Amino acid sequence: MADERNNIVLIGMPGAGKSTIGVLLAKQLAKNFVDTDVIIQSVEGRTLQHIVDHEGHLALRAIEERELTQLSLSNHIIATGGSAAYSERAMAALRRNGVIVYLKVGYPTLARRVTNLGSRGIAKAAHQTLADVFAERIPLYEQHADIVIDCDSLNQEQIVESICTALGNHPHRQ
Ligand SMILES: Nc1ncnc2c1ncn2[C@@H]1O[C@H](COP(=O)(O)OP(=O)(O)O)[C@@H](O)[C@H]1O
Ligand SMILES: O=C(O)C1=C[C@@H](OP(=O)(O)O)[C@@H](O)[C@H](O)C1
Ligand SMILES: [Mg+2]
Repeated sequence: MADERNNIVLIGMPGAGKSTIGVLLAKQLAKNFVDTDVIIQSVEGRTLQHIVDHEGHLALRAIEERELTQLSLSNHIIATGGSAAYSERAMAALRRNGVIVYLKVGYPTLARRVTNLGSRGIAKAAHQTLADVFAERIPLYEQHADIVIDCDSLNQEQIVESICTALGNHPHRQ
């Protein structure tokens, strides 16, 4: 049976480029775009960092899981937050109508980009470093990905092009 999933779901570490690439990809493919961080903040009426500070990182993950499993979207590019991959339920829901694309970026690049670890709203325990989070999550992103894009040496336009090429070779219908 043909694979007719028509959303494209971007996953990967904070700083990988999901939000930035997502909107460019939406323009390229004439699809809609949502950033699930923006949905969460809008529903909650507060920032992600506020949720982490007042209720803890596990509360943010629970809210994220709730919002991701409730999404009902068609023909969208969906930029997720870096912590989406912790939830099997959320990833299964996203996969129902979406091809999962992992924007893979190495640790040195991420360390250069993510300089505001304490204020960016990352869903991690207070003692965890970026390196700890990286080590914990890489297997999850690899596990959930339908397509992996190696982004390290590519600019944004090249990443969009690589995703489009990979989607063209993937057995789903856009
Ligand atoms: N291919 C790229 N090359 C260089 N910088 C990039 C690239 N993609 C994204 N960035 C930059 O990295 C930062 C994080 O991007 P963002 O889209 O917010 O990532 P995410 O949503 O995955 O956390 C932004 O400053 C963005 O401009
Ligand atoms: O990696 C994380 O734990 C998170 C990353 C953020 O999004 P980006 O991945 O877009 O930075 C945001 O979803 C949330 O604060 C949790
Ligand atoms: Mg983002």
